[in-house]
Amino acid sequence: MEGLDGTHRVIIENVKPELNCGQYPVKRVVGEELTVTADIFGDGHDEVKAVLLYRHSRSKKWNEVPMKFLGNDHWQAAFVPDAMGMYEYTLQGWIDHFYTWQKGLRKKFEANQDITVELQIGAQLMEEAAATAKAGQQKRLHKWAQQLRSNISAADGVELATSHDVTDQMNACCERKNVTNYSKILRVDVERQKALFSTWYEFFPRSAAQEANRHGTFQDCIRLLPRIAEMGFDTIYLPPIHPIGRAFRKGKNNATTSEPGEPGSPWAIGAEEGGHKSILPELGTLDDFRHFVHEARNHGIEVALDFAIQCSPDHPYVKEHPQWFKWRPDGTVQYAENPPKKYQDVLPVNFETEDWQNLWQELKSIVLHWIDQGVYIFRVDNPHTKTFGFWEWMIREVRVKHPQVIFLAEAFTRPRVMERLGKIGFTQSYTYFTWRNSPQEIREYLTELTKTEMREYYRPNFWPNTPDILPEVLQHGGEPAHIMRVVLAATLSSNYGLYGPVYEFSMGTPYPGKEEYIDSEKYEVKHWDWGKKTKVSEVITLINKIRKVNPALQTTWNIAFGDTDNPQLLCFAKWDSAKRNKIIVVANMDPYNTQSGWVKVPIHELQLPQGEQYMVHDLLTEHKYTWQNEWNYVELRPHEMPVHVFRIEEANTGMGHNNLDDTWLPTEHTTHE
Ligand SMILES: O=P(O)(O)O[C@H]1O[C@H](CO)[C@@H](O[C@H]2O[C@H](CO)[C@@H](O)[C@H](O)[C@H]2O)[C@H](O)[C@H]1O
Repeated sequence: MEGLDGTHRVIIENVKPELNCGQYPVKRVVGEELTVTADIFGDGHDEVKAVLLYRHSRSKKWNEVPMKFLGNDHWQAAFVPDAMGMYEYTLQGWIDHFYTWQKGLRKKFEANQDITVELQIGAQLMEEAAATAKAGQQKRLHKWAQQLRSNISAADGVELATSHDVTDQMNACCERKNVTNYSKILRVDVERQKALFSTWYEFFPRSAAQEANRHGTFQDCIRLLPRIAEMGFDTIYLPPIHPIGRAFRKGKNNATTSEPGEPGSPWAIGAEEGGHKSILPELGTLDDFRHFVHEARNHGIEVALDFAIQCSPDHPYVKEHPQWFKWRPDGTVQYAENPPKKYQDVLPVNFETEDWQNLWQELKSIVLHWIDQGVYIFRVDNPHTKTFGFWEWMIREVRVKHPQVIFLAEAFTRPRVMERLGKIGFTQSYTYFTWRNSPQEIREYLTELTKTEMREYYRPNFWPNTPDILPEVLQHGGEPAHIMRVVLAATLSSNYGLYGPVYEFSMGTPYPGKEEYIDSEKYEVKHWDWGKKTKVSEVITLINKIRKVNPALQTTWNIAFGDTDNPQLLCFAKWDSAKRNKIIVVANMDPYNTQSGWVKVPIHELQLPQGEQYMVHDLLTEHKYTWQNEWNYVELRPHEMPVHVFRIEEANTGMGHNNLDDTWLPTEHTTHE
């Protein structure tokens, strides 16, 4: 019987969230509530009480939140973390003998039974509580106990014993006995708000020059900042900025050989000029880079760097640390791959090297080096081709000292692998959104991301395109598809990004038979007319403004879909935690044809009164319509505006004005209904 405690009567199980039996923390941002539920029950019929305990891992003291009984032995409580870092939470439950007694007393009284002895038991419980209570409390408890022992009438006794004063006092003073502590201390990783709400713009600094035939520099990047900031982006993501290898350098359109003067792929990191901690001389110096980061911050923008763990054969590591690569009998290293893609210009690092500890330290030092230059966001290239253990360690080590650092996992691979990367610490993750084309597919995918356990650890970042991916819908759907996809990315997910210049200016041309851009700037320096405004760029600017002033679009989690009678129409609603800001998005996912039909507004989730009218204000076109009940009619012409982004304007939400200045309206607006 050693180790047993026979007096514990409460069971705590089915605790949610609890990832992999508590092995991994769930995720929240500062100010974002964590709701914990559990089944908590005891034998017999005695009354159970339970609390949620939480604390920041820096603190010794637990905070306590009483759990609410939801019925059927199910309990719930919540807390809002107010600082970055790791929090801990756990649960406690016990039998509340005084509450059990109170309930029994009332039942017996109502059944006209004699309660004389019951009142004496109550007095005894109060006296026991008084023994450990503070002086002031003791006095009150003794007074009540005395009253219960005196000739008090049954009715008065019940009234006194079940009064709020007595209940509150006993809750405060009663020593909890035989408390069951949940067997685990669970964790929640609390990050800054940008982890949940961010707007990314990707461009190649090599193509940042204003004039043709010149390699872009960080100075050129600085000149782009006002434009990118005006478009509403808060994160600039640059593909690798390091020296590019010469051996096996890639040429135009992924050719395995290059012509003299071709710049190569920036992911072929490392040359005689240096490796992952150096800068490609054509872009400028380290000081230029720091200046760019500083100027970006002055425009409200953070710079995110690419972290790609691979080396050109010319990388200094290859000579200095040959043990970090897997050499074949012929003295070569097999080039890197992400099947079916072949990266003939780079060598993978061998994570099974016996020198793995030095390798890990060196890789961590790369991240710390860029943190020292003011970079706090990293887009991690192909994390799924490196070991999970490394990422878990590296992210933890970095974030203990720098909790503001954000890691975005660029893994397009099998679901279990992508999920694991989220669990082991990646802040945000790329997703399959890029290939979800029908309303039904979007609905199913978003349901998986937001209504399953994934919500607890996988923060999606939606990208309509990347330099590697020109999905079919964008290849053929032209401007309507580009507008529809970017508005969907920006409204479905609070984190979204796009590979900007090609999206805004030319919409790109596919490489025949592939989902890729032809003449990609991955292999060449491009010249963009950075002063150009297109309808696509104006809609991007507008949707980014809409995101900024509508809290409903600053979270991914509050979403409900509405049925439609036309399978080409997607309808969903989003709201903020206070339910003051409510958005309905209706998209025509057919970029070629006008689609119309009836859409069912999720009025229950939006808490709209049944039967009453409400005004929907299209923030993209400024048109307003009066809707009523659930089912309403829409018609969306893709060449005018393929999406409605409606804000519901009820009389007293205080959200009647969108704070947008009209100069940001797109040039064409037409009434659709
Ligand atoms: O493998 P992914 O599709 O996830 O793409 C990412 O990683 C690739 C390898 O880093 C990268 O590919 C580019 O760089 C390679 C190395 O220089 C080169 O061989 C490829 O042709 C080029 O596309 C890709 O851009 C990145 O997003």
